[in-house]
Amino acid sequence: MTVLDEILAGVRVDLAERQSRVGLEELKARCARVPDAKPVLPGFRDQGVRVIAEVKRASPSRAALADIPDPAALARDYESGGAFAISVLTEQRKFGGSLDDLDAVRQAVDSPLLRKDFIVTSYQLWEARAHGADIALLIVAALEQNALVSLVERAESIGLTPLVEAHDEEEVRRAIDAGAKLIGINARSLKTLEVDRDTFARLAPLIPDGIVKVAESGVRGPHDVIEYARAGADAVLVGETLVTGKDPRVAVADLVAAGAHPALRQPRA
Ligand SMILES: O=P(O)(O)OC[C@@H](O)[C@@H](O)c1c[nH]c2ccccc12
Repeated sequence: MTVLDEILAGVRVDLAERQSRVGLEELKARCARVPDAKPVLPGFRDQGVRVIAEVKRASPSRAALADIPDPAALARDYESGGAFAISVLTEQRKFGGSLDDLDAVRQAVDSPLLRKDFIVTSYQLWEARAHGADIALLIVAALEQNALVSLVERAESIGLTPLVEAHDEEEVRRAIDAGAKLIGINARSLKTLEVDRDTFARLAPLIPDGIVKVAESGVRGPHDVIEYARAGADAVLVGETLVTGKDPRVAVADLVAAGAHPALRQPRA
C-alpha cells in the first residue's frame, strides 16, 4: 500500500461521515447562498510568476510543521505579501486541516481560494464550493480516467476551476485528455514522498501553451521560484517554507519579487 492509498482510505471514511451529516441537497442549497466562484485562469498569466501560498499544518513526510492557531491571520499575511491565491489543506488525518480552516480563510481574504484535498467524488466539489473555494485540486494518481473526466466537468459546471495534478508523463497526458486548463506538476511523489525538483522542467514541455502550469512543492526560497519560472511555470505552490519560516508576509513578498523579475519575462501564448 502506498502513502497515497493510505491517505485515500482515511479520506473515504471521513467523507462517509460528513455525507451522513450533510446531504447533497443541503450542500447544493448552501452553494446557492455563497458568492459565485471567481474565474482565475486569466489572472495566472497577466504578470510574473504567481505565488499560491498554502496553509499547511502537517504533512505525511514531515509530520507536524506548524500549529497555525489562526489560519485566517496567516492567510491575511500571505495576501498582504502579494500571494495571488491561498491554498488550504482540508485533509484532516495527515495534514491537520479541515473545512473550518477553509471557512476561516474565506472570511479573511478576497484572493482566490484553493481547496487542497484528496477529491474522489463530486460531493467534495460541492463542499469546496459551499465553503467558498474557487479552485479545487484533482489528483490524477488518485482517480480512474473516467472519474477524472467527470470531476473536471462537474467542477467547471459549478464554477470551480480544477487544478489537475500530475507527477509523470502518463499523468500529464491524462490531465490534458481530461480537458484540464490548469495543470500542477507536483515535485513530490505521493508514492514515495521524495521531492525531485527537476520533475517540473522534465514534464512542462509536454503541456500545450494554452494551459496554465503550476510548479508544486519543494520551493525553499526565491532561487527555486526563478528556476521554476525559467522552466516555464506560470505559478508556484508553496507550503512548508512559508509555514516554518519567520515572517510569512515577507517570505511571500520575496518569492513574488523573484517571480516578477523582468529577465524572466517570456512571450506567452
Ligand atoms: O510544502 P511544499 O513542499 O511547499 O508543497 C506545497 C504543496 O505543493 C503540497 O502541499 C502538495 C502538492 N500536492 C499535494 C497534494 C496533496 C497534499 C499536499 C500537496
